[in-house]
Amino acid sequence: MDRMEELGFRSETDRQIFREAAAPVELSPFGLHSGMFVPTLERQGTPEQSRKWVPLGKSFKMIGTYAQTELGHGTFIRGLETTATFDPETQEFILDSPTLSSIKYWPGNVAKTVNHCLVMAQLYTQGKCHGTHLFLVQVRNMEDHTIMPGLEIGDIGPKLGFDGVDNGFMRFNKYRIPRMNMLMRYAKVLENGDYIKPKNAKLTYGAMVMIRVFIVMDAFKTLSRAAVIAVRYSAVRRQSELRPGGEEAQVMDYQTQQYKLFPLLATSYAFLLAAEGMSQIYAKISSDIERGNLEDMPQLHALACGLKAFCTWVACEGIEVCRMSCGGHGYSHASGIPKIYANIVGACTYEGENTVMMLQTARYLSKCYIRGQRGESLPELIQYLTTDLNVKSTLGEDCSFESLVAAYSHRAARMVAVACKLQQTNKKKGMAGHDAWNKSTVPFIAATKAHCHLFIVRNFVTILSQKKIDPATHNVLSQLCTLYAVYGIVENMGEFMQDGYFNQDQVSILNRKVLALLEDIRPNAVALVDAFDYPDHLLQSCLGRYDGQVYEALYEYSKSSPLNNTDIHSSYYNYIRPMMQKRSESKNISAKL
Ligand SMILES: CCCCCCCCCCCCCCCCCCCCCCCC(=O)SCCNC(=O)CCNC(=O)[C@H](O)C(C)(C)COP(=O)(O)OP(=O)(O)OC[C@H]1O[C@@H](n2cnc3c(N)ncnc32)[C@H](O)[C@@H]1OP(=O)(O)O
Ligand SMILES: Cc1cc2nc3c(=O)[nH]c(=O)nc-3n(C[C@H](O)[C@H](O)[C@H](O)COP(=O)(O)OP(=O)(O)OC[C@H]3O[C@@H](n4cnc5c(N)ncnc54)[C@H](O)[C@@H]3O)c2cc1C
Repeated sequence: MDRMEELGFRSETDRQIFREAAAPVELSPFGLHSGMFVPTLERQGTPEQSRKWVPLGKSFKMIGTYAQTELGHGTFIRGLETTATFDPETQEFILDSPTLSSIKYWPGNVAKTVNHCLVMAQLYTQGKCHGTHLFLVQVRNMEDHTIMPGLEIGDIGPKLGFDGVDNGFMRFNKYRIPRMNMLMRYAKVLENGDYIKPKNAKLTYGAMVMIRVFIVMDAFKTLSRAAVIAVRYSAVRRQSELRPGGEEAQVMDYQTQQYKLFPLLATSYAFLLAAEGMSQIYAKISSDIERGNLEDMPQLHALACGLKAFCTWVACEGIEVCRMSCGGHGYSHASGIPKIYANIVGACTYEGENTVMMLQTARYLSKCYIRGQRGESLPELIQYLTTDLNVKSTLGEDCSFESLVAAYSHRAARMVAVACKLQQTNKKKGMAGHDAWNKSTVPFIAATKAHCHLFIVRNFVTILSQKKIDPATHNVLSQLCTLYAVYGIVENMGEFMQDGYFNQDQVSILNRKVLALLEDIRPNAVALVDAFDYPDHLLQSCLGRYDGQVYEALYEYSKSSPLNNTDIHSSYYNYIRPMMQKRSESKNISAKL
């Protein structure tokens, strides 16, 4: 913190970059403080509350986290059981964990690090429940960091990854906080206990939308780092004879290795541009919301949910492909890839479990489809839903951007229509609305993935057609964009072909094009990963080193393993030698052994 001040880092983005440089492979124990706690105080507190608490948070005089999930509920926020009951006599809220399942469970850094939490709890006043709201709660003594009386706090134990984050549990026993500790920008409780409701109940969900936007950028960061490691290693690693009797080939010269890695390289570039696009949309709509204009709130929610789920699923699958493409060394922590995977795969769950997030987007698409069928105007990003599904592809040998975007629009429009028609058919069969919805959610998930895929392809194409880029760079980026789109079609051909949108010749063109693009990209592959400019310190990888000295690095890494501190390990004296002595004393063992 002090170092950031000394270096004059003011923007959160710069501070985040500094934090990642300072702790390259472990998530900071202050990530939730900076990423959720402080921004939520800024966005959900009244001006007075923000003026009072935000400076304390930014100066780390107050260290907090976001405590919402409970043992029994994470996804279903309306089902949270922690209560905050207003006591007008004392002008306090009484926080309580009334059941075992209501114990807060998972909040990051709650176990040992933070002294405050933003707690999501069911608000009760004048005997009535008004749903979930956020409350600022001091959980540890500011003098000696002991747990405040009335609270039970602890660590939840080892996890798959996220080792730098002390995820914890927290139980309230009639714990009192001042009335003014409820974040009251949108909803209020007056001194007499009257409840003033917000313009939209979902405004209290704003912190989650913001983090989902950040996570899209995290999906890019983690996938691109794994791609840098795998591509660089594939340029160094020589294995097997590509030409009989010739020298062993760089594994990057095998078409199968190129087919594994180059689409992921293209995906990394596509996700970077999508994350930047998502951030720009978030910045605009969230500032509208802060000014009271909630019109585009549903569109932001739907896009943030969909992209967070789509990008983290694809990134995690892709990081695993990168690991496996490095053979045995990829499985070692020396490669750096297992840590990348372990720290990002949780993102498919936290900040909204991906399936549930996709279904939120699906729900929005279903409503937009109906509006489109009625001839109502639709937001620009959704207008493809009214695409004429009788049109066939005009794709030619050049696989133009226009024909590729048209293909993705057609696929998404068709799949949304299929899901919506199933939902409508279910209703016509007499199913209740919730059953008609549930019995169409599998096709809706597929349609929503197609919707997100279209957003990313169209965004990539739009940027290449709008940005001023030198011709040589534009040519290489166009190859990546075309590879991302064509590979996506080839890998999901059934969804594009189901209604005969492509003819046989066009399918052959696409299958040829994806292989041709691998050869086009091969000469620039290392330059394209170097362009991310990740320092070795950040990658923490013997395989992805800029200097390519892989075997030297692996040998030094292995020698530094703690198990090598002694030649003979204590386990020999404690277990192996006694076992062997016991065996050798046994009568039926031949002395010749
Ligand atoms: C911008 C970029 C700038 C760059 C700055 C970078 C520097 C920043 C500093 C450092 C950043 C570091 C960040 C790095 C990455 C992050 C690391 C994260 C570490 C771990 C964090 C994990 C934290 C957590 O997990 S917190 C807990 C998260 N929990 C959840 O997400 C719960 C998910 N569940 C829900 O959201 C809800 O339950 C939901 C939506 C599933 C259902 O809600 P509900 O039942 O109330 O509604 P419905 O009945 O389904 O729908 C009714 C209606 O409401 C609409 N709606 C729902 N939610 C929203 C919303 N959020 N916004 C708007 N509208 C919403 C819904 O669409 C329905 O609308 P209808 O019109 O009726 O259809
Ligand atoms: C690494 C990590 C860090 C975390 N940090 C925090 C934190 O700092 N603060 C915090 O409050 N929480 C945190 N969490 C908790 C996290 O937010 C929840 O785990 C997440 O919201 C998922 O909720 P859940 O665990 O209840 O999953 P569940 O919803 O119980 O998921 C179980 C299954 O049920 C399915 N499912 C649930 N609802 C539906 C539905 N409506 N339709 C279809 N399928 C459904 C899901 O798809 C999933 O397959 C963290 C979790 C992890 C893993």
